[in-house]
Amino acid sequence: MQIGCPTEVKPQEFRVGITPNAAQEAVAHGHKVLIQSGAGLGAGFSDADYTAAGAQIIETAREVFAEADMIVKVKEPQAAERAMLREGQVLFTYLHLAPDPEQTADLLKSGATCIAYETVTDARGGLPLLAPMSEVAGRLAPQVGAWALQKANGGRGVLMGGVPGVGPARVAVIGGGVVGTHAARIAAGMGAEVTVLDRSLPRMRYLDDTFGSVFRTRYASAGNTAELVAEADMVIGAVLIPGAAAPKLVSRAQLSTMKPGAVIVDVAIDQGGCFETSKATTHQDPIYEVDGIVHYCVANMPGAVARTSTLALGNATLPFMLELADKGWRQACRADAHLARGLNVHAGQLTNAPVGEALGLPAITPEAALA
Ligand SMILES: NC(=O)C1=CN([C@@H]2O[C@H](COP(=O)(O)OP(=O)(O)OC[C@H]3O[C@@H](n4cnc5c(N)ncnc54)[C@H](O)[C@@H]3O)[C@@H](O)[C@H]2O)C=CC1
Ligand SMILES: CC(=O)C(=O)O
Ligand SMILES: [Mg+2]
Repeated sequence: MQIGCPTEVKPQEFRVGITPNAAQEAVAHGHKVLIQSGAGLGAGFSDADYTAAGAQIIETAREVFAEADMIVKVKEPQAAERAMLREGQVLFTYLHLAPDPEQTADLLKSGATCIAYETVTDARGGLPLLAPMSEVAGRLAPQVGAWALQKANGGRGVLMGGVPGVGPARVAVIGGGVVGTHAARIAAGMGAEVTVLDRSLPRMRYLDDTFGSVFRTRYASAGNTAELVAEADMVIGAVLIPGAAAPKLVSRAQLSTMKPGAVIVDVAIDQGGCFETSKATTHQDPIYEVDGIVHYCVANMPGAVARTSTLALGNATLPFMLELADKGWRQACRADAHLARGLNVHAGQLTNAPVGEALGLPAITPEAALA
């Protein structure tokens, strides 16, 4: 199979879909790997690194899309990239379709088979291709939130750890999955007083058993959430219902209960965000203010630490990329029901029910697409 990897074109996105190590393994499996010239530079990989791994360097994205049977990327394809997809081609990348009707329409029109990293599952109920980037974004969230809390950035001028004689910042984390756990650990490590809200009692038991008094847990009832949001200097949004649009858990009216200059970091923005007032921002212009509350809503946070993120994502995607290349998408998905859950679009049909529900479009099951 010919596997193609174009340079990411989303603003300030420096990750790359295939590392030289992954290229080397794909070549050893008998595949041809086409890398757009310069695709790895932002993550610290030169064209020479890919050539040494046995990959072929191609000048333009157009040629990569034209020649490859499967495109492997990081971010959802941008409009110009979507126009280059074709019927029968496989796209393997993050898609986040639920809040994105335009992208969904273009992918349906393309006729391509689109497998989304974020809905591939594993035997333990996890999301193995989302988890590494959730670890990164979770660990970044308190760091960017602490920056936004600084006066010059519109924040209330509170230091995360306080100082002797002055108490620390209060941080509420809504959603205690991968993002939430990593965010809570780092915020607590910075000295903040942290509470994690979740609606899963087994998850809160796990957090309590594992982290003890490092941070607290509270059940995410509307009442508890309102109370903690009102008391917080920083609120981190980290909920997920896989594939679906994020539930709106904090309304605009609730902003008036918050402390002026408090900060919201809505990591769940790639699924539409869990605050009513969230709208996606970029690394170039990451924050905005609504009713005196600073919002940080960057949808590709891990792009800020592209080297770490590319290596972490590459570790997770490699075995799936090899399965898809070795067996072809249909056989690979038949052999692995967890990979089949990643199927979001095939030959003009949606194949993910939560995406269909969010967008009011019909969806068939992945099994029906595989029949
Ligand atoms: N902005 C960015 O750059 C990035 C965003 N993300 C996004 O972060 C979000 C979280 O991802 P993960 O932590 O990996 O998901 P996860 O599945 O590990 O955790 C989600 C948690 O939310 C909880 N939850 C669901 N509904 C809830 C509710 N109504 N109230 C309270 N808790 C609720 C679940 O019980 C679960 O523990 C996703 O939308 C993901 O796509 C992930 C990486 C990067
Ligand atoms: C998960 C995701 O959206 C990202 O890593 O950019
Ligand atoms: Mg995203």
